[in-house]
Amino acid sequence: MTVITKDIIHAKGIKRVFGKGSGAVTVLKGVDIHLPAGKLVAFKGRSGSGKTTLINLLSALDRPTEGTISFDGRDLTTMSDSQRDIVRRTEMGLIFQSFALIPLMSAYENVEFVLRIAGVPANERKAAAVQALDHVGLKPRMHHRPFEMSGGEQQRTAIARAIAHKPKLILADEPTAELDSRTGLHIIKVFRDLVEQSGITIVLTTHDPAIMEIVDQVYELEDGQIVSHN
Ligand SMILES: Nc1ncnc2c1ncn2[C@@H]1O[C@H](COP(=O)(O)OP(=O)(O)OP(=O)(O)O)[C@@H](O)[C@H]1O
Repeated sequence: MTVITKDIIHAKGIKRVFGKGSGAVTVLKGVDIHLPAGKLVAFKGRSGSGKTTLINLLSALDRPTEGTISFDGRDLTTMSDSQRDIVRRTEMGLIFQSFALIPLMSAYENVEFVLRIAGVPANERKAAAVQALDHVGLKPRMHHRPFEMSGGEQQRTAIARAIAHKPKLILADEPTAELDSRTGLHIIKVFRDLVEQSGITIVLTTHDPAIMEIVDQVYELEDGQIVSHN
C-alpha cells in the first residue's frame, strides 16, 4: 500500500519585519517550512531566533510581511481576519508556556468554553470535553480549578482544551518551559500518543535537548533563518 503524506502546513519565503524605516527589524528572513500531517515537530533555536514569531504566523495570529502560508491546502495570507479566526478556532489548537487557563473555571469549564467558541453545538460539548480530559488522564480532576492542580495537570488541561474540537494542527510555544524535566517529558509523551492515535500534527518550540530526541522532525532557527532540518 502506498501511503501519501500530505502537508498540513506549507510556508514559503516567509519574512516578518517589525516596525518601519530606520527602526525596522527583520525577524524572519525567508523561511520555508513543510509540515506533514501526523508528525511531531520541534522548532529549536536561541532566544530571539524567531521561534515565537514563526508560531504566531503559522497559527494566523500574525501576518507575514512577505511569503505565503498554506494550511491544509488554503492560503492563510489571503484570507480576511474573520476567516483566519474561524480557521484558527475550528481547525487549530494553541498551547502556551503559561497554560493560559481561566482561573475561575474548572478544568471541564475551561475545555467546554473553548468548544463553545469553536461553534460546537451545545448537545455535543459535554461529551467532547469529558473525552478530551479523559484522553489526558484528567477525568477524575475535571471539576478542579487551575490553582488546585499541579503545573503538569494544568498543562494537560490546556492540551485537553486544544484537542477537544479535534483540530488538524496544534501549535505549542514552549509548552514544557514552566515544568520540571520529568513532567515536561510526560507532556511530550501525551503529544506523541496524540500524533500516533489521531494523525494530528503538533509543532512545539523548545530548548530541551531531551525533547529533540523524541520528536519526528527538528527545524533549527538561527537569526531568523532555518539553518538545519532533519
Ligand atoms: N512586535 C515586535 N516588535 C519588534 N521586535 C519584535 C517583535 N516581536 C518580536 N520581536 C523581536 O524578534 C526577535 C525574535 O523574537 P521571538 O520571540 O520570535 O524569538 P524566540 O526565538 O521565540 O525567543 P525565545 O526563545 O526567547 O522565546 C527578537 O529579537 C524580538 O525582540
